[in-house]
Amino acid sequence: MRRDPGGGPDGGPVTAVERVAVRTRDLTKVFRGFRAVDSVNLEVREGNVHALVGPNGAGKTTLFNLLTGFVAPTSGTIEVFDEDVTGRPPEQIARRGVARSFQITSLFDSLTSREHVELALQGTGRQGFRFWRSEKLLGRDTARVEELLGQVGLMPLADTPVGALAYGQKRALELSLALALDPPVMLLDEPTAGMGTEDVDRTIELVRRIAAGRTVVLVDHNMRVVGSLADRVTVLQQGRILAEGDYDEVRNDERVITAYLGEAHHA
Ligand SMILES: Nc1ncnc2c1ncn2[C@@H]1O[C@H](COP(=O)(O)OP(=O)(O)OP(=O)(O)O)[C@@H](O)[C@H]1O
Repeated sequence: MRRDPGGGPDGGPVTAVERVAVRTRDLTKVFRGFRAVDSVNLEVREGNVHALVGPNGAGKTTLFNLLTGFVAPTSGTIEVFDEDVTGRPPEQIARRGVARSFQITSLFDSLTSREHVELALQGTGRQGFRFWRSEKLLGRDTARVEELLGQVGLMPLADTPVGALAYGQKRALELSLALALDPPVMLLDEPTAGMGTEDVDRTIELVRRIAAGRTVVLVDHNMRVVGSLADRVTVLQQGRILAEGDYDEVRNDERVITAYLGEAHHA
């Protein structure tokens, strides 16, 4: 578990400085009588990579949608850094520092990776959409765009239309777009879904770099990914928390083995 390396306000040792980045209390979502997320009390500690795992239909995506405001809860609350954001729309939650990786379906085939990242940076509002920006500012943008593309290994393909990129490269671009927002809390929904071994390895490294200095909530079916990255794992089953702990604790939990891991190890 990572701890804040800084000292206390009086220069003395820090005692249990572990902020909670995201907390839910009795969070519940009912779809036409079906409890997709059922009384979930989740605590994601700042600086952790916190994985959500569970069999298909366990409620992971619904929980993500609740945390980002894309779905309103039926009951319960959501806090981001102790501020109640329950029922707030996605853009307000994003402003509180929670961002979600973009989906491939929202990429434009005819635009290049560079253009995507430029647009994402403009969307952060830091630069605005001013067209009279000075050469100096534009130069700074270029450096930031190239830094972001470099982080995900896409610089050699910066000026290639996205339609010509391989699947793994498109997923890497999604990550760089989310990184452009520089969010304190990043939600990654199956970043390795559909990838071959080599791309999975590269993505693990990438997520590790993304996680440095921020909180990551990760959904992934691949237990190797979860085992490599997660400080803490929450196992969901039928909308409820079945088990929680570090990867080894959860992996050795009989209920989890029965409910999930036996099925998922081949993934
Ligand atoms: N909009 C909706 N309307 C009705 N039922 C829904 C809706 N969204 C999700 N569900 C149901 O809620 C349950 C949980 O779905 P969810 O997608 O959150 O699970 P998951 O753990 O993400 O599954 P997977 O691993 O397959 O992505 C499923 O039974 C699903 O059919």
